[in-house]
Amino acid sequence: MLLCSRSSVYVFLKGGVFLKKPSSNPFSMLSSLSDGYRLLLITSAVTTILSIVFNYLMPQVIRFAIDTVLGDQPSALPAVLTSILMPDKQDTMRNLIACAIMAMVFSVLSGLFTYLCRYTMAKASEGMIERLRNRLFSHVQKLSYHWHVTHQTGDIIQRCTSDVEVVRGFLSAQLLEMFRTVFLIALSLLLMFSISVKLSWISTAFVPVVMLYSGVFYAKISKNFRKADEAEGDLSAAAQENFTGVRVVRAFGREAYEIDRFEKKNNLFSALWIKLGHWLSFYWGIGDLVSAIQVMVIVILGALEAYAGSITLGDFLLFSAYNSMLVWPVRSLGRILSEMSKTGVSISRLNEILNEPEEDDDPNALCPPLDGDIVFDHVSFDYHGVNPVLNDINLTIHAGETVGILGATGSGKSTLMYLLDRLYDLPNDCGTITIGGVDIRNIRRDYLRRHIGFVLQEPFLFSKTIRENISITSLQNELSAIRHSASVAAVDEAICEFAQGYDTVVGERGVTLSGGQKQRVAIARMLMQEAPIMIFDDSLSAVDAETDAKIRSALKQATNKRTTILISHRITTLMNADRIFVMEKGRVVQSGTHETLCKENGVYRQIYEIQGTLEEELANINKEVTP
Ligand SMILES: Nc1ncnc2c1ncn2[C@@H]1O[C@H](COP(=O)(O)OP(=O)(O)OP(=O)(O)O)[C@@H](O)[C@H]1O
Repeated sequence: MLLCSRSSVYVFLKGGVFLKKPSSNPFSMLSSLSDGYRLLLITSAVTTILSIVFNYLMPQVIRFAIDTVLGDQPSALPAVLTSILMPDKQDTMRNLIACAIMAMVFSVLSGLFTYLCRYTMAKASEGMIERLRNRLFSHVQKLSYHWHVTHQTGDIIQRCTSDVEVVRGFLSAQLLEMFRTVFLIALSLLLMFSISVKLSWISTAFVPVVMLYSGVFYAKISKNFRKADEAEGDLSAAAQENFTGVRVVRAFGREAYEIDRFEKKNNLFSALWIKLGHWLSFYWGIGDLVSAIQVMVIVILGALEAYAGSITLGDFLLFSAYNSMLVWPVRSLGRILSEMSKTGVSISRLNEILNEPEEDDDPNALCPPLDGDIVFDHVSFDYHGVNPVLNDINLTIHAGETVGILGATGSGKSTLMYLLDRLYDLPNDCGTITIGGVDIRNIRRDYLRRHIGFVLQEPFLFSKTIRENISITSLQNELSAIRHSASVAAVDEAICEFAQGYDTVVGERGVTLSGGQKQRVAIARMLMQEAPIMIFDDSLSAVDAETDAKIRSALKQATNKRTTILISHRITTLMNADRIFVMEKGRVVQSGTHETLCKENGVYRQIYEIQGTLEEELANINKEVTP
């Protein structure tokens, strides 16, 4: 007999059904996001260069005014420009005004290109981030059920919000800043070398020091950012779990424990950020010192050079201006690198989700009619490869039949239904499940799930109106059809008693339904699906025996020709089924009608007798307390 593990399922899925893993390289992610936005990015880069060039022309105008207009240095400008700037060398005022106009024109052009580069970058980055968010959401929708049950919701939300926000920050600000910085450094050095080679070498000597220092810092800080991100994910998960489970917390008086748990996680998160803050402060402090030394050295040596007449006063001022302009880009390169390290961490965390293989069907997958017999043939399964949850299951459910499945908790009833719905895929060598003779592995997942109505053990309702909740599985949303399904599920009357009736909002934003009401709304929702196969996984457990009987009888009439599978611990829920399967430790140990099973000396009769005795005792108690 074959026992199958999750890992082998995974291999099978990776081998045939799931998509290939995308690359985990951060640059390839950014590159794939930039498809269709490259022209905007190039425009942004070009306008950035132009804005810097015009900005850098400003000190040139000042030097020109000092050396040539006010002083007596010959103009180094081409004759055409000289004739515009200084039509009359003797008229100082007119020449100064011409310089002022040039300065104004350069400022306006620099401002205009700054606007253009920022606007185009914002447009490109927001488009890329919108694409990333959509890609993430649609990818998460297509991930396996197994992935969802094995990952914390809080952590997934944190990645899809905070980590996306970090990437957004990088794209909208840091990317342009990085390009701008590199260009500024190159241009500053070029201009400085054109003024004084000697002073330029001295100034340049500081650049590798700051770069190396930034690089070391980058390596050091990267893992701390990852730890902080993970701690934030943990914190979000703890809060989300607590808010979702608020009833359990209150019922068991666990508030103090939960507060303590949250505080510990919060402390860890804060401690990690304090550590990061410490490193960042250290970095900026040392960076400030190095920059101040660089400026000071250049001012002293430049002044000496100007005093000695090696360079003009205008050159000295111009050189000092470019040197100061160099200091900031070099400094901010470190900041950008640290931001990049944060972005790299966030991208790798997002890639961890995006690299998860999607549930995807074979292109040749079928959409056959699903109103045939359901056959489980030698089906074995387990989740972790340790103990088998299902062990060589062989059973046939005839089309249109109502079957009941009874078994102790953990006997594998739900797992059997998860396999039928392909929430978990049955590995190739672990038996087969067929519907109407077609192996369900060859049926399109979405088609199969649309044709199997499944009321889960713990129904989930969206924070919408009852009407929207019920009609969510169907294209039609006429009130008459919705009310019909609700009547079959014996919840119409209860809904009409609400002030807003079917327009009552349920869940977090509205009314809290009782467990039984929730189950019945979930049944009504499933009935709207009009699926040929219906599964009720212990979905009448929260309703009283009388309502249970009422629903079953209404269901029988409304869903006459459909295959119905009822899972329950309560024999009264199953006793009218055409056949009942009894499961024990992953095996089917008995099958038959209620009558035949009662005659056999087995688990079914034992449970029936226990439940019968209990019911009798309850009836007697009720009689005694009723006057
Ligand atoms: N996603 C999962 N990962 C690992 N083990 C699981 C998973 N789901 C269920 N199991 C285990 O598989 C076994 C069968 O679970 P299943 O939910 O199928 O039982 P059940 O008969 O429906 O129980 P109940 O009547 O309590 O709902 C249990 O031991 C359970 O712990």
